[in-house]
Formats: sequence, structure tokens, C-alpha cells
Amino acid sequence: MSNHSSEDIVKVENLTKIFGSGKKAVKAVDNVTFSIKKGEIVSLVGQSGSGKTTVTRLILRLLKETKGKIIFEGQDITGLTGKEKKLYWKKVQAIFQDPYASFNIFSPVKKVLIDAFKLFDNSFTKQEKMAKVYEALESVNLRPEEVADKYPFELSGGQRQRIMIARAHLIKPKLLLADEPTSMIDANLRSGILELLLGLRDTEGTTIMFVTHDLGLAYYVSDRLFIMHEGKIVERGDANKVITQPEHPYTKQLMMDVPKLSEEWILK
Ligand SMILES: Nc1ncnc2c1ncn2[C@@H]1O[C@H](COP(=O)(O)OP(=O)(O)OP(=O)(O)O)[C@@H](O)[C@H]1O
Repeated sequence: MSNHSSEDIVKVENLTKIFGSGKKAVKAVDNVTFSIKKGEIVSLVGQSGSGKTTVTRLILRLLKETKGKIIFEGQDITGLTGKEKKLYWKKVQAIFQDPYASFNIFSPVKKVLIDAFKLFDNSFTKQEKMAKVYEALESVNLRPEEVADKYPFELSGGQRQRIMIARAHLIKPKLLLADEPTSMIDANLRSGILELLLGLRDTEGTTIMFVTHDLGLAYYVSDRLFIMHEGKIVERGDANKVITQPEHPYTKQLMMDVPKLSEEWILK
């Protein structure tokens, strides 16, 4: 499964995020350190409230850290200004749990996708942009003529997630943060979406960080796993090793939540 390089694309060092203060303070992310290699697929796995989404939002610069560094392609990006963030978002994109939150729901699909070009300095004509949008929709197995004029709320959860992946095909980020990208769709469709994401890595070399509570799903797609509990990474390593020889009690507990791991994900 691994076809990644030995070079780090992103490195998170002693990252801490505390929400609120005094008695109400919540340490959502507690001194977290990890790195991801170019072309690698890793998963951040943990139960609700463990701090996964906060890590994602910190990497995306939607939140400011309390402490720590985030090094992307060798540069600390914690001090990026507004204009610099725009350039950064060309390289680092996210697919969120609820695609509604990421779309302008008052725009039809084709506009949502054409808007992705705002991240580029480009001289594409309207026709060229449209052709690329159609190509991107086809690459996620959607029929452009069927969905292009629809509004996001007219689509199924799975279709909306495909549209976010189509958007990633247009933007071609170097790092894609995929927060529970399959949560809105049923198990049968999930593997199709995952294959599309794996395809993005294979065709574009995209590095992917999955964020999920589902250890089985994480194992299915990842080179390495980072297990997160109460703001800390409690176990990490090669996906096979973490699954076959879990060391931390919390990982063992997560394993119990996936009793059908082998049947569901390996034998399919
Ligand atoms: N904006 C915020 N203000 C205050 N507390 C917050 C905020 N965002 C998150 N938290 C708290 O930080 C902790 C970690 O939340 P986070 O959303 O990162 O967890 P998660 O592992 O992503 O959970 P889920 O899987 O449910 O999305 C939780 O206790 C949460 O209540």
C-alpha cells in the first residue's frame, strides 16, 4: 500500500490547543507531535471529543494554537497572514464531515466547482474551466450533465462527498485532510468513496490524513495510524502492527468496537 517518499510534507510539533480559560478550560489537543511523509496515507483515529477535528482545523489555520509548531514543506506556517493562507489552501485542502458546511448551498454544483479556480492565478477561459469541472465530475463517477445544475441539497450525502473529491481533483492539493469523509453514507457506498480517495493519492500523489473514529476504516486505507485519546496520541505505527499488536488499552478498546474488522474490510 505504501508508495510514499521519505520526505516529510507536514510535521506537527508539541501542538496544544486549549479552549476557554479557568475552570471551563478544555485541553482539546495536548502536546501532540507527528509527521506525515509525502504520498503517505495516515489516519488519526479516536472517539468523539478526542481532539481529531481540532488538529485538522489547526493544520488548516482555521484555529490558532495555544502552543506548538506546524511545519509544512519545511516552513512553520503558524504565523501565516491572510494572503499567505490563500496560497497555503491551494496546497492543503480538507473534506469535512458535513459537506454542507463547506459548500455555498445557494450555488449549483458547477458554480461550487468553478469557484475552486479562485484559488489559482489562472487564465483559463470559462469554457476551459467548465471542461475541467466536467472531467473532475467524471473522475468521481458522477454524470456531469445530471448533477452540474443541481444544488447541493438536491444531492445525496454520498454525491456531495463525491463533489468534494471532484473539487480536490481540480485543486490538486499536496495534502488532503479528510475528516470522516464517509460518515454520511452507508457501508456499501463507503468503499467506493475510499477507492476514489486512494485513487487521488495514486494519480496525483496526494498525501492524505484521514480523521475517523472507525479503526476498521482507518486500517483499510492507511499506511500508518495515530490513535488519539483525550487530546494525546497514545499509540502510533504501521497500520498492520497497530491492528495486530495493539499496545495501549485504549487501542484495544477501539479494537473491540470493530469485531468484524477482518470480515468487513479484509475479505471484501
Ligand atoms: N470551539 C470550541 N470551543 C470550545 N471547546 C471546543 C471547541 N471545539 C472543540 N472543543 C472541545 O474540544 C474537545 C475536542 O473536540 P474535537 O472536535 O477536536 O474532537 P473530535 O475528536 O474531532 O470529535 P468528533 O469525532 O465528535 O468530531 C471536545 O471536548 C470539544 O468539546
